[in-house]
Amino acid sequence: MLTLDNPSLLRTQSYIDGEWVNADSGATLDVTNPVGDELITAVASVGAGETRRAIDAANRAYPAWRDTPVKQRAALLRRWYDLILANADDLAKILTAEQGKPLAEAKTEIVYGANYLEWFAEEAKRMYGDVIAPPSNDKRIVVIKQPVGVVASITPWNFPNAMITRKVAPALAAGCTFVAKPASETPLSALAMAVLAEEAGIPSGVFNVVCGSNSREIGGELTSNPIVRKLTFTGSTPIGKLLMAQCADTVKKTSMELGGNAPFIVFDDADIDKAVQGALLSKYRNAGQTCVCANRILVQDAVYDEFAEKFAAAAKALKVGNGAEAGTEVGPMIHARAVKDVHAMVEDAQQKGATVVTGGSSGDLGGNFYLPTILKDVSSDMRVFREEIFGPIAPLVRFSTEEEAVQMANDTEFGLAAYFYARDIGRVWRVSEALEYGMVGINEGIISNEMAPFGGVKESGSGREGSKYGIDDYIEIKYLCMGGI
Ligand SMILES: NC(=O)C1=CN([C@@H]2O[C@H](COP(=O)(O)OP(=O)(O)OC[C@H]3O[C@@H](n4cnc5c(N)ncnc54)[C@H](OP(=O)(O)O)[C@@H]3O)[C@@H](O)[C@H]2O)C=CC1
Ligand SMILES: O=C(O)CCCC(=O)O
Repeated sequence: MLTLDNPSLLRTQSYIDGEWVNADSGATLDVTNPVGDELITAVASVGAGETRRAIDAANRAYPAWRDTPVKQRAALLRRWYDLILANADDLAKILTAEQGKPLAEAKTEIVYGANYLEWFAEEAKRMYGDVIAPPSNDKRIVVIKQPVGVVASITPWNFPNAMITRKVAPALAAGCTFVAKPASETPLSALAMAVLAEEAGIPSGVFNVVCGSNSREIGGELTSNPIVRKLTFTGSTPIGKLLMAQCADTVKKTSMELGGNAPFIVFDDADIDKAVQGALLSKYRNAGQTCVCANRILVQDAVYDEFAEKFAAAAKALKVGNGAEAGTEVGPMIHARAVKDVHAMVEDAQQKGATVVTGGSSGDLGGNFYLPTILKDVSSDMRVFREEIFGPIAPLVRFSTEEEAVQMANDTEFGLAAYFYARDIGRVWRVSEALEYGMVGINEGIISNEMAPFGGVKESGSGREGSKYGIDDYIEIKYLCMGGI
């Protein structure tokens, strides 16, 4: 039972053109709690027709929003931010109920997500153009920045709030209007944000939320409709590739925040206790279900045994349980399919010679829980080395030299986040430059914040979210050539 101070945050209809609407078909989608899979509520499950109406609404709202003075747009975003913070406890409860992460972690996500609104409310005022030296004296070259137009987002269940705010905040700041499609596992957090957007005074049609279980149908409309000028996606690499292909027909801009396979390297000059703490945070945050989670822990020979022992002791001490209960550090996984997938990876590793140091099962909790797991003697032919694990499994891999560590770290098609612990300043520079990743945590296991550019290289995607760069993805550059001067 979900008890909220502000029960109006719990919505079960999609939000289109400032109205709360049911599905044309009357279809609904069950939203369940990953703890025990009990039903929280059912939401309207819309399809292509309602999505088209949301896009049309965003298109109608676009000219007025684009022409709203930037200080006013910024003030509305700031008001939305204030309301999210004022309702943070309720938003965190909703998030934990539908997603499973511990309440304290959910609250951290709400604040983290809101920070993007605060940041881009400020950045909205800094969309500066340029005046460029002309090739001849009778001309002037002026560059202005304009919003791309109607933007659509498709987001995953692992960060039901922050993955939306870090897209909608720069989009609205730039003057774009927006249609959001949250993951079908976690629509309630997105709808709660729409309640607060409305209360903040964001005009009808500027922010729309369409929820539905038929993501192929909704995604088909979002990617084929020529009104949508940009798709911004966070999710798996295969779906990202599919959506990019679908966007090609109408040559939409895309931002893709896709899978990762983060190496976490512990060199022999590292502070081992700090490396253990960093690995623990990076690996077990959100039960290992983030794209920047440490995926492969590479440890140098001389410190391997010490690190493995301390890390195993710390992982065993983590309190696993219902995220709504005080003190829980690791919640359940999102659903039974996810548990089955990670367990299959553990079995694959065992069959190929790895040893389970701790965990390796759902333990006494059963259901959608999976114990924090550490695997030793991992090699590069195992699935846990090659694939994004997306679960609380930490594979330990031994290496001898710096070159070998860098080679192993880069031996993947992914390039999102990497981490390493070392003290030697020469090594810190060499390794930072050699890692083929969009983000590198150096003596740091948690790197995400709204002031920094989040994004990957290689098959981990394109575009950057957050920071001064984040608004660029929602802007068109227009060149004005002024002649006859
Ligand atoms: N980079 C990251 O942050 C994430 C990576 N992943 C990786 O992906 C794996 C699978 O997770 P999963 O949730 O299935 O990730 P997906 O990539 O399948 O889902 C992410 C979003 O895409 C939507 N989607 C799925 N298929 C389509 C489609 N054909 N057209 C349009 N939209 C679509 C989903 O909607 P719906 O939920 O309604 O199907 C959801 O909103 C994880 O185990 C993990 O490895 C997952 C989530 C985030
Ligand atoms: O896992 C993801 O989908 C990316 C978000 C993680 C973060 O913001 O740290």
